[in-house]
Amino acid sequence: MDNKQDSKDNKDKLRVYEYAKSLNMSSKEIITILKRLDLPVNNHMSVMENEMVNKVEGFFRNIKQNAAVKRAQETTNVSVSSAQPTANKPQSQQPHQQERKPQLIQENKNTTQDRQGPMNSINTKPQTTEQQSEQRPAGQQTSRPAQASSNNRPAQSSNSSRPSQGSNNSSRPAQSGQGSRPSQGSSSRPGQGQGGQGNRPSSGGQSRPPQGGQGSSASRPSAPRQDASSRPAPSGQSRFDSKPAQGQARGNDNRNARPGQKKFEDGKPGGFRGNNGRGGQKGRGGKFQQQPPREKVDNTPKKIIVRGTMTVGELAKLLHKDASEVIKKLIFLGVMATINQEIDMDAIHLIATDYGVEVEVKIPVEEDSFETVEESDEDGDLVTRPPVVTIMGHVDHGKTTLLDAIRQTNVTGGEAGGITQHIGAYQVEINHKKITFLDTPGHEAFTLMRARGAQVTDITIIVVAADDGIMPQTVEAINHAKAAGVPIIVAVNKIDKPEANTEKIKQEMTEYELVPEEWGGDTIFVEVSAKQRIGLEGLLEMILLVAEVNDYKANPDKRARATVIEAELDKGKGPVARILVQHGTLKIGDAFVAGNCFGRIRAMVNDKGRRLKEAGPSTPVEITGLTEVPQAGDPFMVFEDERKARAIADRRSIKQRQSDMGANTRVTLDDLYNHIKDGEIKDLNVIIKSDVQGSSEALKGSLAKIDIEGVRVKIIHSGVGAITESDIILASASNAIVIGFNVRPDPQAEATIAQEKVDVRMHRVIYNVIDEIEQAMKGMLDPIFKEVVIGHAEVRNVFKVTKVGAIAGCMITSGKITRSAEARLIRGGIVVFTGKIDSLKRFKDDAKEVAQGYECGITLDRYNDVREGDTIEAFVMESVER
Ligand SMILES: Nc1nc2c(ncn2[C@@H]2O[C@H](COP(=O)(O)OP(=O)(O)OP(=O)(O)O)[C@@H](O)[C@H]2O)c(=O)[nH]1
Repeated sequence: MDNKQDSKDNKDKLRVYEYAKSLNMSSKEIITILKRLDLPVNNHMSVMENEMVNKVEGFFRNIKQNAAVKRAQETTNVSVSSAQPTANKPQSQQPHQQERKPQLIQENKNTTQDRQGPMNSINTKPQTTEQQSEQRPAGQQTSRPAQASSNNRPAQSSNSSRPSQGSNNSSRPAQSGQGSRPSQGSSSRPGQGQGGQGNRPSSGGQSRPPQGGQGSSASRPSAPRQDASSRPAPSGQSRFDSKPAQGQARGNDNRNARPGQKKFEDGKPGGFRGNNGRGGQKGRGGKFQQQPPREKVDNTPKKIIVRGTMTVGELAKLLHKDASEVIKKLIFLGVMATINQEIDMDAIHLIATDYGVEVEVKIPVEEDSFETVEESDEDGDLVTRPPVVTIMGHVDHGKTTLLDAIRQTNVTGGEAGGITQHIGAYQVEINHKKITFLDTPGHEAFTLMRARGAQVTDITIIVVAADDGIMPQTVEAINHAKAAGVPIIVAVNKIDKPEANTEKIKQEMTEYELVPEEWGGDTIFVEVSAKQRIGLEGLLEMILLVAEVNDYKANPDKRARATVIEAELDKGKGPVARILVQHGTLKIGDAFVAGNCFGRIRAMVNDKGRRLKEAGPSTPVEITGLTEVPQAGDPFMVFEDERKARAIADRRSIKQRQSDMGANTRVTLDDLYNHIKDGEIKDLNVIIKSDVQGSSEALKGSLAKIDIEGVRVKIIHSGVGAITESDIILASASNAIVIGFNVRPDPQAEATIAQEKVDVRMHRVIYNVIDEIEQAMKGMLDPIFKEVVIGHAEVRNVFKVTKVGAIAGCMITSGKITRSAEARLIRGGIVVFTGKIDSLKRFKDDAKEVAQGYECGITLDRYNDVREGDTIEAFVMESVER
């Protein structure tokens, strides 16, 4: 029973939307009024207590009264203006016009309103923004002038808590039929206008039905509002009334100006948003387009998210404001902007702050070159991760044996028993802590990746055989590690051998600034025997120690970023990549980009052959689900979906093609000066390879002394012997130039030079090297002539002929040899002679040139010590445009 009663009560309750409907207003408008009156309201379903209704009606009444008073004051003007609109304009109404801010957006050709001119003009009054906002509901009616008075709105009774009921219901149809048409009948005529005016006080001042005036208008006690077009009553007047006046006042600019005609501002023709598209308006077929200066419900957001600069219009939209309002604010800030003009972050901040809106800046990640984006993590999100270790050293010093030994003796506890497989890296566990080893020995994993901008290694182990000592590749490894700035642990291997001499190794290492701790340095030396498995745990512990000191951390709770260690096309699985996850956690199903490829993780396998669902930081995994095969060192990142990943991969490959075609960005001596000028370079990294140790030392000393415009030469590596691929990769990774002093690049290096576009300079005179670098630093390098190698010949036989000397029986292995070319004789990568070709013969005949694949005899000008296996390199000097 009670329940029934409750539901009945509920039904009887007046909701905001019902009330709004009864007034032909929107719920939003009523809510705004309620809020303004400090009455509790949540939404359109909130209950309107009687008291609330009374207050709202009181609000309407006040507005009407105000309007009425003003109208009364202006009556005289209006009558005059009705009769002599033009004459009056300047005196009485112009000022209003000036005072008024443009509020209505109407069409001049609005016939309906035009006819209502006189009446409207009655209430001409300056309207300020404040007034507008105060009278907001009225504002909507403002645009409907005559209707207000002519409208048969059942004016709300001030006593009645539900103005609309009863009479309202009955009156509504009539309103829509008549009241909504201000054009009707007499109300549009001057005389009636006055009549209308007479009515107004009663209708405006109170909620009683308007009396007097035109029959038509008076006959209908109007609801405060009928529909968009006819919305008049309660609060409408003041605004509403102001308009006609304005129209008149603006008579001059109104193209349709006629006596008694009401004119409308033409501020935004067609910009009419109507009273929310209510029927009444639409019924007019859009003719009566006007936008009442309706104050928007204060729906200013608390916070906006900004993703970079935006136009004024976009910002206004984001702030739920009119663009004009924002433009005004900008003007106050000294910024003249149009709606389509872009404004910067500062201005956005200022404007938003002015509205009390918080700005959250979310600059989108430069997703296409995601590898360059550094993500910063909160300290609290970072978790210790296993260190990533690379093993390097000279040939045969035991890198592979050591890697194998570590792998076999320390299989991660829980995963013991799994079949280890090669995935480019593996993890071992010691003291419940994991260590990740990149198991590609040598430079490949390390330098190739670095050359591609990926730094995956945390710690480098340099293996030195205790029975051998420091060798060229040991030095190279040290220099690689130093150039990368990673800590070095020296593993003195093969200590099981009787001739092992650790002290000697330590001594030699000091020359490379690797001083053992016991000698006051900070380099850890560990004695091991990879073969006998001695000292391995000690080595692992030292790695953990270094890791602890350096505190390697990563955030596992974000999308994964990784680096490709290796990749290949597997016959069964398709493209597979072995990657090292560095940040975040990689999950099955993740869409990703790897280099210029993309895909979705189909399966993940770890180094024990075990399938994983997730892989966190420092975990090496083999993944399938790629569409193509990426390259070692390629950056890898997870994206929201495959479509995005594909788009990014596509753009990356286009970009790469473009940059491949464009100028390389490596340092070359030719553009060194420009780099210096641009402030890009402070140190000129140089790698020196020479025929003997002495010359490389001499070069180092001389180059170190060059100091021009604050730029210094930094020798990152020097060694004896041919220029190797590894030198070029180091140069590429460190943006260095390579100086070959009396040496040449070996064939693999040649290919890499072209691929990596490294600047390699060959010299035979120290002075020339210094001079060239000095000149380049001063921007005076004048490469008028450039050496171009045209071909190579392999010496297969040597014939000694008296008087002629040594004839080299050669096979042209590449390019061609021409009679006029200069030649260089290379033996084991070292240049033993440079000079002219004395003679070039095919069989017994002199030849001008001999091409690849043909045999020939060559004699060198004043050089006879040609030997089998030597290479003759022919080159010409070509002038190069600067
Ligand atoms: N006696 C002894 N021999 C070792 C030790 N470690 C490696 N060897 C031997 O040294 C030789 C070279 O070892 P690898 O591990 O292949 O050396 P590497 O540095 O990987 O050589 P590359 O792959 O050619 O660069 C092999 O014959 C190993 O058996 C050790 O601790 N003691």
